[in-house]
Amino acid sequence: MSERILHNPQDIKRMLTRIAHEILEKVPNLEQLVLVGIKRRGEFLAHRLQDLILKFEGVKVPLEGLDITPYRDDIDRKHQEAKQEKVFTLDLNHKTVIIVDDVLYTGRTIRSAMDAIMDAGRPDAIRLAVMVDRGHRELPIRADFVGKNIPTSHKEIINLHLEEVDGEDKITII
Ligand SMILES: O=P(O)(O)OC[C@H]1O[C@H](OP(=O)(O)OP(=O)(O)O)[C@H](O)[C@@H]1O
Ligand SMILES: O=c1cc[nH]c(=O)[nH]1
Repeated sequence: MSERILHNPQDIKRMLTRIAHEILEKVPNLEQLVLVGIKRRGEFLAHRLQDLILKFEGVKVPLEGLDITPYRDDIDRKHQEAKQEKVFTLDLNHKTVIIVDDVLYTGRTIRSAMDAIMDAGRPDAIRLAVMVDRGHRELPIRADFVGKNIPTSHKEIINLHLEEVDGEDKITII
């Protein structure tokens, strides 16, 4: 199967810039804001949003990377026991937590992330920012901030490549 490029580095930069502005519009009190990036690429995207917010507002908002593995719904109990370990060092109580991820598909990753966040505290609100929403949700989850809606078939795969991980920025479909 061949891989086709849908978006280039410039597109990705524009999407992130727009999302950063939208976040600032929706959450004007930056003391309230916490970014949680889903490892791995979501964490790098969250760092880019953090840099943009710093550039626009002069405030470095707190950020934490989250590995959702112990919270997945398709792993056995032995792995689930890892849940007992503290996953967040930041205080999430009374914050507006923005989960950041690359692709939103079934919604199961985000369900796991919300479980991890709720285990760690009681935020005032949890919001979701994704670069690509490709549809096919299996849970009642939607994104508040979306880079691009890309309608797909079940058979297709969307990949967000990032310079930090993959050497270049691009969004592809296979
Ligand atoms: O909405 P969902 O159906 O949960 O799919 C979205 C998730 O799938 C991908 O992660 P994946 O588990 O493929 O791991 P990867 O990021 O290491 O590729 C992607 O990074 C999202 O986190
Ligand atoms: O197409 C998909 C589905 C889930 N996660 C991805 O990164 N791409």
